[in-house]
This record gives sequence, structure tokens and C-alpha cells, in this order.
Amino acid sequence: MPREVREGDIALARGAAHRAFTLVVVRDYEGGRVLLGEKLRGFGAGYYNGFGGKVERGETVEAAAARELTEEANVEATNMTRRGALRFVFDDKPLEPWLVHVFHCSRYDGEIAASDEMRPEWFDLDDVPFENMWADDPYWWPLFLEEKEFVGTFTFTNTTTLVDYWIRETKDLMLDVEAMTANE
Ligand SMILES: Nc1[nH]c(=O)nc2c1ncn2[C@H]1C[C@H](O)[C@@H](COP(=O)(O)OP(=O)(O)OP(=O)(O)O)O1
Repeated sequence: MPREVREGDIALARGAAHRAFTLVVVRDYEGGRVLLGEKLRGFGAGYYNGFGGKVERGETVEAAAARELTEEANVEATNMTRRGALRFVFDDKPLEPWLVHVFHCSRYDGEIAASDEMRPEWFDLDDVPFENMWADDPYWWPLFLEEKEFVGTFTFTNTTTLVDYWIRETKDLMLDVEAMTANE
């Protein structure tokens, strides 16, 4: 079982700067469903997850989130909001900690379609496949579904085994993101 720790108790591995990523979860309010994708290749292959990827040099986090959703699920978000910032610290690979910016989207243009990276699939809210998702997901999904903003840190060993974590709601997400990246 992963251990819950106090905020600040997780030292950043090697003091490395974060690598920024995005993660977009599409929610269909009328249908009571969320859209996830089965990752077909690369990091996290085999897991279901939201859509996202690396923020490219010179790109804003928002632009990266929109771009990745289009690349991976073939739709253009028309209302995306930032909802969380999750830091992932690994003791093996990758070496640098990740900062994943989580977004919520409930309206989009276009037809959802698979890409060579993701196979999209709708899930009822009470049937989210946590057994086939990253081990941190059960800790922040409740906050996401309750429309809260949240920040947290998760430490992994052997890339995918969750060792310890903290997670909390935030009333000022951007202030917390600034604090998390203050030394970069
Ligand atoms: N522990 C974790 N929990 C989670 O829910 N999502 C995670 C996660 N660790 C990584 N992610 C997400 C963040 C991001 O959306 C995705 C990883 O991004 P990718 O490796 O797919 O990046 P790119 O699409 O830029 O990669 P390439 O195009 O293959 O270079 O997985």
C-alpha cells in the first residue's frame, strides 16, 4: 500500500527541474461518462489515461493540452479548464520529475477517433478502469469529478509502483504551481 505523507516530506529527486506534461480528461455530463484512451505505445503503454503529452519548447501549457488532444483523439476542445497539477518523482526512469497539468474539457468540435498512440473509449463515471490506470489516479479522480482544483506529489519506484504521495485541494492552483516550480 502506498504511504500518505505530509506535503513537503517528498524530497525532489536530484534537484532536477520538472519536465512539463499535459493530461486532458473529456467529460460528457449528459451521458455521465468520461473519455479515456488506451495508450498504445511509449511510456505508460497498456494503461488507460486522459490525453496528453510533453509541452514543447516555446509552447504554452494550454496550447500543448489542446494540441495533444487533437493529435491523440482527433477533436478540438472548445472549453478547457485547468484543474490540477500533479508531480511525479521516479527513482529509476525517467530521471527528472514530471509536472503533469490536468485539464477538464466538456465541449469539443469534431468526431472522436483513434490515433496511432491512443484508442479512445467512453467509461461510465462509476466504471472508471482504475485497475488498468496509473496507480496515482484513484487518489485524484474524486477531486477531479467533484470539480475541485488539486495539487499533489507521487513517488514511484520501478517506474510504476507507487510508494508514497500527498494530494490536496487547492483554492489557488496557479500559486501552488508557482511554488512547486519555484527553484527552476
Ligand atoms: N503517473 C501518471 N498518472 C497519470 O494519470 N498520467 C500520467 C502519469 N504519468 C504520465 N502521465 C501522462 C501525462 C501525459 O499525458 C502522458 C505521457 O506523455 P507521452 O509520453 O505520451 O508524451 P508525448 O505524447 O509527448 O510522447 P511522444 O509523442 O511519444 O514523444 O502520460
